[in-house]
Amino acid sequence: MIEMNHLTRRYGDLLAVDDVSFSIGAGEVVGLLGHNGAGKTTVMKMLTGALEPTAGTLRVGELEIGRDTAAIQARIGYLPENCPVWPDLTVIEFLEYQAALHGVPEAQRRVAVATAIRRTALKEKATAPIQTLSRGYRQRVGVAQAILHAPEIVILDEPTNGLDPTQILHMRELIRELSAHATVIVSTHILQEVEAVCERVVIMKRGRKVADARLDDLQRGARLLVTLDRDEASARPVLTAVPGVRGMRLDAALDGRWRYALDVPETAAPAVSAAVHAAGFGLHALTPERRDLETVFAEVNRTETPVADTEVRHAA
Ligand SMILES: Nc1ncnc2c1ncn2[C@@H]1O[C@H](COP(=O)(O)OP(=O)(O)OP(=O)(O)O)[C@@H](O)[C@H]1O
Repeated sequence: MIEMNHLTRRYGDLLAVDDVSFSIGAGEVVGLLGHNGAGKTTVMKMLTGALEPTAGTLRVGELEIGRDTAAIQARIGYLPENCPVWPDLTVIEFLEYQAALHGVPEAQRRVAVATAIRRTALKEKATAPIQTLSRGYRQRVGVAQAILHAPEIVILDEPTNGLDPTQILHMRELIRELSAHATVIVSTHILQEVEAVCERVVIMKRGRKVADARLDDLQRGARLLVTLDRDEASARPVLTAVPGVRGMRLDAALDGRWRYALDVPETAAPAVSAAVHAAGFGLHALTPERRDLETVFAEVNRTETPVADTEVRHAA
């Protein structure tokens, strides 16, 4: 549905986005992750037509940025970082004004505003001036303005920025709700955000794409964790003899049980289990290692070359 090819953007001498290519399928929820200054906002601005690429192409379905920018903008809802809202207007007034800007026909504006208010759970604040709202509610108003024209693609730039923990949970719920109806792209530097709402993550570093993978694949470690009732001296000869095991280390000693991390793909689990059984050991657990996103992110930021790129491709 969305296809970026060799997208590049310079600000003078600064290469803010450097030859980035990836595609996003309809209905996906993708996290665009990177440290401050990685180039996330610049990518989003190019996608929304607010900024021209220096090089490369950006397509949404059959439309192309540049040639069809207005038509693409009609299909996209955008919550910018620090979304501008008019403090003197009430929520309804602001949304009616935004609906007009989005080109929603006058006869449909009331329904469009009411629907956006319902979906963002803003009903109790609908007639309140925006300046009286908490930051969490203001962010919801920002999301409401982004979905007024029922866009197929919703882009949220740092949607939980400055929210308290309760407001963050509400925003995550809202993002999940949005994802039932639209393709959602969330830009953030907060790892928990991606883990909470996204199924796929694209990681950027200094303008380049350094990882693009399903969250599940990215978090799957290359190790098997096996918990036995034997200490390392007994376990080592048995475990390292399993075909494919390249190494092992004691991961944790737990009250009469020992957990070992084996350098072997999870497909070796039946062979490990059989070897443990044949040796007469007690097997308490056998699970693939799961890396948290923090570990993956740290790894990506240590290396210059991409650590994970499953090249998730979709038909435009
Ligand atoms: N209008 C501009 N003029 C010059 N440089 C810019 C401009 N906008 C962004 N930059 C620079 O481009 C690089 C990428 O910025 P961008 O805002 O896209 O990153 P980001 O990943 O969204 O960061 P953040 O999370 O801080 O918003 C940064 O080095 C930034 O300073």
